[in-house]
Amino acid sequence: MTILDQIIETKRIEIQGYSEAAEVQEQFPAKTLLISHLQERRGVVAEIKRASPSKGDISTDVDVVAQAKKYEAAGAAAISVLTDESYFKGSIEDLRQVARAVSIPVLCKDFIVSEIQVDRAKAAGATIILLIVAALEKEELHRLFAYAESAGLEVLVEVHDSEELASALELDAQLIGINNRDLKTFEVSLERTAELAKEFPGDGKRVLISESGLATKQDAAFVFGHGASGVLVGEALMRAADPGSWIQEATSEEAAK
Ligand SMILES: O=P(O)(O)OC[C@@H](O)[C@@H](O)c1c[nH]c2ccccc12
Repeated sequence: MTILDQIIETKRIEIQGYSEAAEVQEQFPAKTLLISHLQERRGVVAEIKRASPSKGDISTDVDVVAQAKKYEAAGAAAISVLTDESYFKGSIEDLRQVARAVSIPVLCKDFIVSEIQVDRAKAAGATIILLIVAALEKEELHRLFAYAESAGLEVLVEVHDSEELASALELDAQLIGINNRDLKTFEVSLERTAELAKEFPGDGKRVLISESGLATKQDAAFVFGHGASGVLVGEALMRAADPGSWIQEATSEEAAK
């Protein structure tokens, strides 16, 4: 059984304990749209990641609000918050705290397999959810995508190979993430982005976000040079002494050359 299968199995059990979202929804500060930012200029989706199955503990006692504010002040395009508890030591509370503190888009980074998770993400202030093609049956993917869109959320559809990319295009997804990390083996290669970007329609309607394993600003420059409009960065920002300057430098005009 792969780690992804294992995570999904845990998740399906976990969500049985979730209760319906409260009737009265909390009002969060208004958020911008990630698609609009990335259609205009390159951007960093900066992640709050306490730990991961591949790296173990990264920054378990991070002050999530302070970290999110640093990301926002540096011009991040959005903030991704890992909410999975069992494997990433995150929580829906982390997401809620961040959503209360910023006005850039907030991504609920989790393994979504059910509508109840979409409701819960929205109730905690997320404006974007992640759907991982490799984790879902085709019917589930279509159903959850339509459900999230009708709830007014943006959807980042994550792919890892050509077949999955074709599924994302069939959905007409606007935000498509190419995960450089194989969730089955943990292997990371930025060539994934370079290769799959060739099959990405440059129609201006959709944007490509290169995810995972971007350790340096040069790595970001590499994937931007191969057609990515955005990068999703977790570990490097969590470990950076100054995450703000990492973001600024990675998206500066200079880095484009
Ligand atoms: O820490 P990194 O290597 O910069 O990766 C960030 C992000 O891409 C990664 O956390 C991620 C990408 N897709 C996911 C799906 C589920 C959980 C986590 C992820």
